[in-house]
Amino acid sequence: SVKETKEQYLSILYSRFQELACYVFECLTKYGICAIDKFLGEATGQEILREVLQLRAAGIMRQGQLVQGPSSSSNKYIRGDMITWVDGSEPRAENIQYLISCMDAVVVQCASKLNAYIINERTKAMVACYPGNQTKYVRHVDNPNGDGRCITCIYYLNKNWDVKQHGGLLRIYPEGSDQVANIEPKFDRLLFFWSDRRNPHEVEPAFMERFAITVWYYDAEERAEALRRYKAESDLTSLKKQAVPLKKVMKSD
Ligand SMILES: O=C(O)CCC(=O)Nc1cc2ccccc2cn1
Ligand SMILES: [Mn+2]
Repeated sequence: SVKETKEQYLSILYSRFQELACYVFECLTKYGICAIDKFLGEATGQEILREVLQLRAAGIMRQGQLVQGPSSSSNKYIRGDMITWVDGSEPRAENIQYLISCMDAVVVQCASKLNAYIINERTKAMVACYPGNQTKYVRHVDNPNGDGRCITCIYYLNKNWDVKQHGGLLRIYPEGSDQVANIEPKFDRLLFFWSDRRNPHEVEPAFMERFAITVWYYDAEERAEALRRYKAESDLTSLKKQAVPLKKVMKSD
């Protein structure tokens, strides 16, 4: 049946990313941040980029963060990042769906070692494009108030990116450390970091189009608590409302 092939497909991905998940677990536990280069390889990365460009050509990307224009100019807004949410089931998004399944395969196996968290849900994938007109992303924490998100997972799609010319550096300021992590948004690079206050971060102004696909993984306990807390208020933002259950796959022994 389709379900069985889906299970087989996922268990193949699990075994493929088992070793990588161990490394990600070690790195996340030690630094709270982990970057993996050449995650899917040139060809697949290229296919994913092609699908992202198609999404943008289809005009379904909406402005994400509105940023105030320079004080001198009229109060025109410079578009921040343009975003759209995909769950991979959209037509002609097979490779984005494959990317999400690979992220899941790594995170779920990582999570089984992170006994502090039980990760059984995630957001859809947020496809973001910075237009490259000096737009940046001001310093922030992804999950400052316990909305349930515990791991931020970002896949970058920028070929031949040169920070000196193109800017767009992601800077993470790990809490309690004077070290800053400078992450270049390189093609086929996968980045993990704790979503909470441990990792305030910002994106420096970008002078070239800058693409990234982000998924946030929920910790079951924190998310359930957040839903209880927000139940009364109807201020559930779209992010909090949408959650995708992660497929349980038998351990590939
Ligand atoms: O592109 C990067 O290197 C990271 C950019 C970034 O932090 N994006 C971002 C985007 C967000 C969109 C909605 C809600 C919270 C959000 C938090 N962070
Ligand atoms: Mn962020």
